[in-house]
Amino acid sequence: MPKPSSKKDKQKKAEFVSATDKRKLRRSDETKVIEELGQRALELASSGPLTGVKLFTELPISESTLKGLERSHFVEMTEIQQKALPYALARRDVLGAAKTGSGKTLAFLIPVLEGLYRSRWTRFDGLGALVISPTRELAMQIFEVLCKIGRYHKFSAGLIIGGKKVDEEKEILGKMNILVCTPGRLLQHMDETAGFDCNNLQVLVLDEADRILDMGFKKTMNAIIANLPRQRQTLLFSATQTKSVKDLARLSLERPEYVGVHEMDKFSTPSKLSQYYMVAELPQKLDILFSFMKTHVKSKMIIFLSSGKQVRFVYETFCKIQPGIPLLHLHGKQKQMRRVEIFERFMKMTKAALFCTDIASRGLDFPAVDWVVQVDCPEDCDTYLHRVGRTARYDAAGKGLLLLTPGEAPAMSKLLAGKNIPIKEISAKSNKVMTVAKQLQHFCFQDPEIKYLGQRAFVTYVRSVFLQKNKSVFDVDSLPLDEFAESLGLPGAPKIKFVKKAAAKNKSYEFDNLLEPEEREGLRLENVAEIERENAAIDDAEGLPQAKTRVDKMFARKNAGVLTDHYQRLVDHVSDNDDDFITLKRADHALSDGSGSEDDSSEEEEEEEPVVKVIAVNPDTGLPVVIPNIPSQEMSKRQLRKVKEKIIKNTRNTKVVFDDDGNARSTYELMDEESFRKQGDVNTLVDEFQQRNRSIMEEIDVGDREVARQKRKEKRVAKKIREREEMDGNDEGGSVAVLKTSDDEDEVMYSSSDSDDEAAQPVVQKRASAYDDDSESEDSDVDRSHKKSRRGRVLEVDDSAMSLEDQEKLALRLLGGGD
Ligand SMILES: Nc1ncnc2c1ncn2[C@@H]1O[C@H](COP(=O)(O)OP(=O)(O)OP(=O)(O)O)[C@@H](O)[C@H]1O
Repeated sequence: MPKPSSKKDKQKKAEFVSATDKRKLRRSDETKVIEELGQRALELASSGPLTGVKLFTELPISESTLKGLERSHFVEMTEIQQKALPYALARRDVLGAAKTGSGKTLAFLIPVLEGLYRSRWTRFDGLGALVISPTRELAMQIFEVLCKIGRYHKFSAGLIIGGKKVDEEKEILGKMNILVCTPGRLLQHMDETAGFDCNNLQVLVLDEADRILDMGFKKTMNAIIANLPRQRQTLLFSATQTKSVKDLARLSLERPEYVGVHEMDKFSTPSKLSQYYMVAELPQKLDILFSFMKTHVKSKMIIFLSSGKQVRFVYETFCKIQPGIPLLHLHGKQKQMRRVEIFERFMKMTKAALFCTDIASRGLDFPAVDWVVQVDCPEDCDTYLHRVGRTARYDAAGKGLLLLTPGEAPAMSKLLAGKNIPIKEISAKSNKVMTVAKQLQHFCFQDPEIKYLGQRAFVTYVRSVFLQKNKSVFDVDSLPLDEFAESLGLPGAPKIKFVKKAAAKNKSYEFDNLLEPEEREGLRLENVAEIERENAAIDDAEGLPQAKTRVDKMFARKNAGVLTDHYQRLVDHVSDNDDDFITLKRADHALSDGSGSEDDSSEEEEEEEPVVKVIAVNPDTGLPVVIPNIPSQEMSKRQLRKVKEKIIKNTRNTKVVFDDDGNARSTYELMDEESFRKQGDVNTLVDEFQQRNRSIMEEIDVGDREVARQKRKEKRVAKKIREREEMDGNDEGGSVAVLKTSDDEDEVMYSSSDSDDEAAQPVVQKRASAYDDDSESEDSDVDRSHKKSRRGRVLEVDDSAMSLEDQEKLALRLLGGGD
């Protein structure tokens, strides 16, 4: 029987009931509030864009969001917020465009929070909103704002960007309601993380939408979108919004609302932004930059250059010259931790100069930037707008300076004027311009790393100009290359014949305009690949001494070793992951070692050379040992004999039999069927036998692969030694063998007496010291010979490729018997 409840129990029960009622009541209140908010948002959206409403409190948003906004001191709405929020809060798809620094971030973050709030999203509902940004820094910044204004909500939010441990992210991913991410890492998780489910997604936001939807992210974005439910709200924001129907169709937007707030404005840049451009010859740009910095030491400025290598070169050298202002640099090749550190440091600084690539051009909200200096011309007006938009944000003032070469100025200024960008021409006072070329020359001489960096900066700049689409602005042929190289402190302009070659190739693409943008991009990428190969060729040529004067000789001598080291690095790290433009995906060039022993065939091809297989028997296991593949071409009969002798010497006499295929096997006693069956189940025995043999073969295979790897390594080392010897030889005024390609018409340059018949014969000539005064033409000849070999022509002369002794040593080492 149940015990009669005591007075105390009754009281407790009553309290419990009233608490439940209260909760119910609260819940129904909340339901009412949520419904009301939704209703008001719809009404607001249907009555069109707001004009009179100025404060966030006048919006139909939750108390939690309001409190978050208040705590972050956001009280009045900006224009884009006033106009976009009613639609976004009514869960409509929105395409928002407004000037840089006009507050677009809140225009999409508030609807994200409110959308989930109104759906009563809990942590059990999984991922409700995705915010995608093109760069890690921007994603970090958005995440920070989200945390600030969303602090009174109970949603979980995560930041998923590259450069962090994937496994750690995987663990927390399934628990997140809101994710701020970059496209690459998001897709990686979609592919790899089992518990990552986007099927419930309510809101998708693309910040800097035009960038995220452009060619660079196209494949990734298509794959991401394929993983998202079609039923969702999509918000796209950018200062330069995409209107491409194709792009938008990819996102399957539903009757999107286009909110462009500053389109009717006279100018497309913030009103408090003063913009100037200065025409400067390419070789004077660094002088002007340095002088500008010297005269603005109390400012905070961002300086844009067109490649990471330029950023590094200018940063490294200016740190030495010291313009009198703290210097920082930011580019895509830096480690994530470093990037974050620099980003945060620059945020806090009041006087500093940040050298950067376009990685920092979009969305970043550094406080109180006084100047944005664009040393290299932006690729188009949109890029200009985003870069210059790093200053004059919200209601602050700022200034922009753009340096244009005389070739770029007329067309670029016209383009900017056409986009309603008010920009004035100014000129530098000639008596205030200081020259830095001498100091740079000194640094290049002192430090080969700086020289190397300078060379790479030179090449990447020229290449970036060459790759620009707008040829009315960018004309690579008009660049004063020698003077430019000199202004960087380099002893001479690195060879850039690839430009002409690729340009010639490009001629066949004159039907360019008939192509779809995608196809055109494909062709452009092809050219990039071609140029990358050519760039590898430049490194190759850079490795050769090109001395003309006494100073040049010193340069070359001092830096020779380093360049060779660098070359080795290129060969060793063929997939060095640089900026897209700069990446040397594969160093498939071969720096001629003077012996001509190598053509530029890839390593895979080398493995397919005809081989001599030597079979021996391992005395311990009684099993055949496959001696590593030994290229027959490299072995004389005498060497082969030696190898065989060594094998025989190392092999104890063991009786072997040969199977049907002629392979040696250890002998074994044949068993009769009965005793065989006694050993166990036949099938199991067969399986075990097969398994045993499989693992033996696998073991052998591993050994073979290791030996092949060793062989490749040996080859590289041998080549490097020869190359160094060649260089040393040059240093001492020695001579170097120059090889001739069999089908090279230019070869006449080497040997004027060559007849056609002779041209088919191997010819070895001696080249005088690279430092002789008349060595110039011969240097270029050497370059040519390298180029030819890179084009896949077969070098016929090989008798100095490797001495007999070298080859023997190598073979013995391959067999594990050499020292
Ligand atoms: N309502 C507001 N009241 C006060 N400050 C605001 C408001 N909205 C945004 N801001 C401030 O304005 C600055 C620029 O905002 P935000 O970064 O969102 O601009 P944006 O339009 O996204 O710029 P970009 O086009 O460069 O990405 C930020 O510092 C932000 O804190």
